[in-house]
Amino acid sequence: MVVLMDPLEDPDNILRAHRSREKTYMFDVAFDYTATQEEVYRATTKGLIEGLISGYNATVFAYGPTGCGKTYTMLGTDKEPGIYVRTLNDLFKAIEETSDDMQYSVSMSYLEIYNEMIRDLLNPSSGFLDLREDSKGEIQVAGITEVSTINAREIMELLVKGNKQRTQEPTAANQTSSRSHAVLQVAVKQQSRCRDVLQEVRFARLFMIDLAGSERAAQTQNRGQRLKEGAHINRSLLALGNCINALSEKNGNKYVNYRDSKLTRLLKDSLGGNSRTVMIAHISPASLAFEESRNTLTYADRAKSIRTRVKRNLLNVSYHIAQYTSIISDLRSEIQRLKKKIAEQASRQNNSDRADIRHVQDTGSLSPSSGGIAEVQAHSTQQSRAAMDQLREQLIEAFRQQMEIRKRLMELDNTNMEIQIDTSKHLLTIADWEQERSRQRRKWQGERRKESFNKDESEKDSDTPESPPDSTETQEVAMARENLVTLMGEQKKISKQRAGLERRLAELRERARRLEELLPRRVSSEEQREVLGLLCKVHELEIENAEMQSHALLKDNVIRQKNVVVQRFEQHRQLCHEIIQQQRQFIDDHSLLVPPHLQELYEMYIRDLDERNLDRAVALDKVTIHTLKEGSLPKIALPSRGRDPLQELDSDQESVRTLGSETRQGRVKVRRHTLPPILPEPDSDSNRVFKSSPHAKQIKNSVVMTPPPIHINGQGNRELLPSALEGALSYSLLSHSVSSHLDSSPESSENGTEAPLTPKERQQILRGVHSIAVKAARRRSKALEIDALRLLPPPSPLDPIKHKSSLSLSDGPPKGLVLRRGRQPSPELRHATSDDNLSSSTGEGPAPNSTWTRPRNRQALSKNTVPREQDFEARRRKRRSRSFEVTGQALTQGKNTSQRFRPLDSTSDPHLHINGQPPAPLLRPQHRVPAQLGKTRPSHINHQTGSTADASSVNLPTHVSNLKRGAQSRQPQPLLYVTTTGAGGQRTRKH
Ligand SMILES: Nc1ncnc2c1ncn2[C@@H]1O[C@H](COP(=O)(O)OP(=O)(O)OP(=O)(O)O)[C@@H](O)[C@H]1O
Repeated sequence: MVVLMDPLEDPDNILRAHRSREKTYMFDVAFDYTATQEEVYRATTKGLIEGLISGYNATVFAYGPTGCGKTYTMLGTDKEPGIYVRTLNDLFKAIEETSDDMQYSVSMSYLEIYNEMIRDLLNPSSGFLDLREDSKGEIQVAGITEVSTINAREIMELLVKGNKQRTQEPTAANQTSSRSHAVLQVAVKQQSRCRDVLQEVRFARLFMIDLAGSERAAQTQNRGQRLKEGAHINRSLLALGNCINALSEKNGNKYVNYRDSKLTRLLKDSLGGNSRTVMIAHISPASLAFEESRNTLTYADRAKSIRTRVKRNLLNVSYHIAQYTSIISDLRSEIQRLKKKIAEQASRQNNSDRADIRHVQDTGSLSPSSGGIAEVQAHSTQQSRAAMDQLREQLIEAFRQQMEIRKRLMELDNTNMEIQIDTSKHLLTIADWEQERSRQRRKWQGERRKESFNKDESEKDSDTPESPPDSTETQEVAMARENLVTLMGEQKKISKQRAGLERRLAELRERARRLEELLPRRVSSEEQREVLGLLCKVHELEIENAEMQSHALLKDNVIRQKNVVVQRFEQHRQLCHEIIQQQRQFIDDHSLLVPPHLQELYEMYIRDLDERNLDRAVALDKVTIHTLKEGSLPKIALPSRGRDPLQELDSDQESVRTLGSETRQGRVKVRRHTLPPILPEPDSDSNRVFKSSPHAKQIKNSVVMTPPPIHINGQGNRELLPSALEGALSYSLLSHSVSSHLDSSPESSENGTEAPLTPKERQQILRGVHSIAVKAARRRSKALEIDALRLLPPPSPLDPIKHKSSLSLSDGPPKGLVLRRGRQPSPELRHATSDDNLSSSTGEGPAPNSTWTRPRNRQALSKNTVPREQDFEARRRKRRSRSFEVTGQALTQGKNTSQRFRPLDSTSDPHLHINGQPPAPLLRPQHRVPAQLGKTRPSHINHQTGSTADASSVNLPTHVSNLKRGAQSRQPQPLLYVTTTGAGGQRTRKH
């Protein structure tokens, strides 16, 4: 409430008591002189800022007479800023607070209406500006400078600059009297930062007007320009007053003439339109300004009754198509950004899930019944795929490790095989030395016995040394024993490593099996199931391929074995042919009688030869094998060494069976032998490794052997325990590297039935042949030693000196056979073909049932041997009941186990295996030492018969030549004669 008191009122003047001009006015807020700028601002303008942000127009104007403080209130001072500054500060603060959601644009213009002319205070040089009304009816100042900024400091600078441009002139009433109406217009445009097709834009204007003060000319004492200015000011204020009066009419039908002044035109919306308007009326408390104050209050009072219709200035933007393009581009970029973000999140999620799965799997909670598997199954398809990938990787890793271990196992096997081969070599060296030592002793003992026997007649001293020959081990033997110890250690170490690897392999296989069992449970999609099926199919195909390769290898192996058998049989056949021919020649030369059935058989044999059935069969076999080898079967190199003993044994067994079936000699049952461990014999000297060689044990066992079962023409079938062969076989298998080459002897290659061998293979074969010869020599030597021990004294009828080779078919050197010079005949041969044997089988003279045979060379028998011979003959006669009569082609059993197969040995390929044991070649030099193997071997081959004989024209294998050479050193015998020694005694068989 403002009470305007009349300063001229005299309480004592009763006549003017009813004519008082005091009047009371009611306003929203009234400030006295103590009010501060802040209080005025807060009470009047501050509340407009919120509406301004919301899109409501606002107007603040100061109205009042000159010098009442309008400019002070609106502009203020530096220390006490007025409404302008305070409003702008708060406005920008409000904009800043909501700038995250809304985008603001603030522009400012500052003008003055001076003498009814509009001047741009920010750009005074622009001249006077016109007011124009736009299509919406809003008044615009044409060409006004609008400065866009949201910086309050910058606006204040602009305001100060503009105020300096404002027209102020001192008057009598006010030193800083404003001679114009100053209008600061702030336009605020805002829109949401979220762009949308229906974009809402808010627009609001704030007018802050510092009106020029109404003035009285008398008061201001203005003259001239000032008076003119005052007139314009008053006119415009009058127009403003008129508008206010019109707007404040209660009926509201009064016309509002805004056009009377530019001020009212500019404030049209502010006064009666869309604006929240604050009118600050300034009055002076001075009594002198009573009239101005009364007028001001009167206008102010009228103004408060003005009602405006305020509305938000919202603009629903209807964008141009170009703007739509921009919006679409923005939206697309936003979509890409969001997609990328989703992908990154998915990747992180995958990693996290995979880590979870791995953790669950490592802790073993993936069993079907566990909660872990349920959790995994509940995951998305993507997680399932990741789990499948992980399982696949684990499977591959398990298989890779298995392959590594298998490879290492194979390497260990190879190493072990090499060790066994080296062991065999060293054993051979030791055995050779022992054999040589034994031979030396036997020789010494024989000479001693002979010397003592002849001492009665000659009474002469002998040159035989009194002591046995030196048996000190050579350096080579000692080194071989040391190497054996080392090799045994290596073998143990390898066995330990192999056991560890096998355990590891078993673990890996178990792990892979578990993973494979887990795989079907993880299959969650049809695609994975299909891939799994394809993988299984691939595995099946690989298995089939491996089986086919295995069958091919097996087939090739069988072919090779059969090929070897055929070769051996061919060699044997040639040997038989040679023997038969020579015997036939002998019969013809001596006009011997031949039994009819034998003659028939011989004719049958000749017919068979003439028809060349065997040759065709052999040729057919060659072609078949060649075709198979060149055809579908893979090319397999001959194993150089390390051949499986069992396979070798099977091969040998097959050879024997084939031979037996072909020759109708019978079948020989064999037992499978495995490679004996490289360990000292239980009964051997523990201080020395293999003190007694396996060969020695073999010979030891041979004295109690029983003959193997032999079927001769289907008559008789006797089981012979092949212990001797087993012993020999054990030894052979120990040196399997040697015997492994027996299947592919050089003779075989020379016969043309074997594929060409490489030089290396050929060299190995040559070594194998030598080794066989060594073993044969040992066997002969041992047999001789045993016989000598058994039969002497009294002198054995098997004494080599007194015996003749069964292959010596005449008194003199046989035709086609070459005497091996400088060498004692093989004891086995001598034994088997001695006259004693002949006598035992035929009696003193030709046996009644053996009229076609007749002993020869009785005159060659030493008289010293007669008593022993007779004794021997007596024993043989006792056993004649157990002997059996055979046809001419049948073979007999020998007296001695080591001689049991001498007929086969002597007439067959030295590579022929019996019971898996390769028989020794008959004419192996017994004095040979292993180091001389390489040198002695060619001599066997090159000593071809060259003397006479039909046989010389026959292209016999080397062993045949050897036989011929060996036979030349013996007295000829009229028949093929073999003796065997069974358990507990001798058996004599004759043919
Ligand atoms: N509330 C106040 N406190 C202190 N000084 C004031 C106040 N009001 C006005 N004044 C002073 O009074 C003088 C006149 O004030 P001002 O110029 O603002 O009046 P005016 O109404 O704008 O006059 P004009 O209309 O002529 O421009 C100035 O010197 C100003 O500083």
